[in-house]
Amino acid sequence: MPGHQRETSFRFLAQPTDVNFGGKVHGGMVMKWIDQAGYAAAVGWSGQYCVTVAVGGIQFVRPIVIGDLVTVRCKLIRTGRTSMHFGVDVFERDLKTQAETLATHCVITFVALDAPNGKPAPVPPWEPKTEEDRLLEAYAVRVTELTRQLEAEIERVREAIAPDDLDGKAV
Ligand SMILES: CCCCCCCCCCCCCCCC(=O)SCCNC(=O)CCNC(=O)[C@H](O)C(C)(C)COP(=O)(O)OP(=O)(O)OC[C@H]1O[C@@H](n2cnc3c(N)ncnc32)[C@H](O)[C@@H]1OP(=O)(O)O
Repeated sequence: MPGHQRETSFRFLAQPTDVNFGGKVHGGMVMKWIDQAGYAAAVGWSGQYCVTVAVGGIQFVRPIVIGDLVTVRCKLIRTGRTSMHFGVDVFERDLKTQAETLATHCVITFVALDAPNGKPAPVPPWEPKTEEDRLLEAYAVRVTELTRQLEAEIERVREAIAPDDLDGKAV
């Protein structure tokens, strides 16, 4: 039922096909897992098709190796009119020692659409209830602000170097 499931977790083993030459899971693979778990969380909350619109503050804190038990935990920390913001923690557990550590963290934002190629659609609102909820909501707002500042900076640099591209001096 939309508007009820605040947390979604995926759990699986890191496989040989997930790792790079150094034996560590690719950062891109971790981002794919985050995207998939976030997608499940966003569709679960909104009851609609959703697309990823931004990922902020991603940090690869610890490596994940083959055979580790991976947990991708998504927690809804803010809703806008059509957007949902999830705090995501990726944990790796060495099954031999049972020691679990945080491997990756980020905030991922999804927007619900009224159809797969449609327009942004309203989502059920989430209201913070505890002090921790309020802190997490403020954190999501701040991460979005910083992401937008980064986008503005990228746009500024792109415009500054565009004349060369237009002259055919760079590709
Ligand atoms: C039936 C078929 C089933 C298929 C089942 C297949 C399943 C298989 C497995 C799937 C596995 C995983 C899949 C993952 C999902 C993809 O990976 S989707 C692919 C990657 N994402 C995309 O292609 C999205 C591209 N972006 C867009 O199309 C447009 O930017 C969007 C998302 C439609 C938004 O358009 P827009 O014109 O910016 O709309 P606008 O009304 O201005 O903003 C909408 C909301 O976005 C927010 N927003 C916009 N930019 C940002 C930003 N940078 N930061 C934060 N918020 C932002 C706005 O603040 C606004 O929020 P609210 O204030 O309404 O809450």
